Amino acid sequence: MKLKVINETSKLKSVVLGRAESNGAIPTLEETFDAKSYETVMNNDFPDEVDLISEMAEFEKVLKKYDVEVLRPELIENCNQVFSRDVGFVIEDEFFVSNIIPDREPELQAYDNIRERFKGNKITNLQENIFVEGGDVILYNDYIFIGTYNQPDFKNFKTGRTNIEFVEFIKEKFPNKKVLNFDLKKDDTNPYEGILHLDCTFQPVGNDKAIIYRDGFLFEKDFQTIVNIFGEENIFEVTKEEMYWMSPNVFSISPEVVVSEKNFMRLNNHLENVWGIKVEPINYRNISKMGGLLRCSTMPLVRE
Ligand SMILES: NC(=[NH2+])NCCC[C@H](N)C(=O)O
Repeated sequence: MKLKVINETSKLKSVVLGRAESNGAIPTLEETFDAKSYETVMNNDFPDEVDLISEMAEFEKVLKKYDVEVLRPELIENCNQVFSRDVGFVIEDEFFVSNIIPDREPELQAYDNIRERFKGNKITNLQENIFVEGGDVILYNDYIFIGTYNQPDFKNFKTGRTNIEFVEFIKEKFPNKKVLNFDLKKDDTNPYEGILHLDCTFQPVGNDKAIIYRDGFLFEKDFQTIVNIFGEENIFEVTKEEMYWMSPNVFSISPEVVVSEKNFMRLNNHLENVWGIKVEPINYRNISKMGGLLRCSTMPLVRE
């Protein structure tokens, strides 16, 4: 397999999809590390494994319908392995292993078999002062967008996952790309106020369009920068409530096909009827209770 990903939407050939079996015990409040999971635990609403498994099976079925090769990480007992996105990511033809939040480090071991499949490709481990998770890295051809939190209280937030050192590293590594970073609002306990990863507040779709939640950005000018890049008519702004349900976190199989959540009425309608993008709606609401959605549970390896 030859790794290749340069954007979020080109025709998908090969992808890793996380898994939900043997998800482990329901975390305590102290054990959660994102606001949505915090709220879920608080409300005694942690999803059942059977429901998570069935939602991911629905997702897999849609991917396979479009002839996408779907790989799964090896099973680690009692470990939440739903969110493949964050543990590593491909940029161009190179695989980067994330320096992920320590609570999630065990997940990394499950990728040995997959890395075996793309042996011979460039694989890069990052210096230990560089923090990044794949949910904060969004590719748009010549652009690399990075979600950061470059504020003095970075260390106080479990939801601050990507630092400015990563941005510097990427700028050096890809001198021909336009690398832009955006500080996100952080809140470890209130999912209406904090943004975990960039892909929870912004996501390109089609060839030149994007879904975005304005108030996820710490600085309004960063939201404006994105609007200027895509153009006003190519932007779909979601409300706070829609952000809360993770509607920017849909997943593109191609510029013409997006996998989305069944309940995202307003978004799905816009995608199909205004932008002419086919929507494959599935059930994914239980997954969202753990702080991620469709994009978060995938790790694309090859896009055409
Ligand atoms: N790319 C994403 N937004 N991933 C969501 C990960 C959610 C997971 N509970 C965490 O806190 O790490």
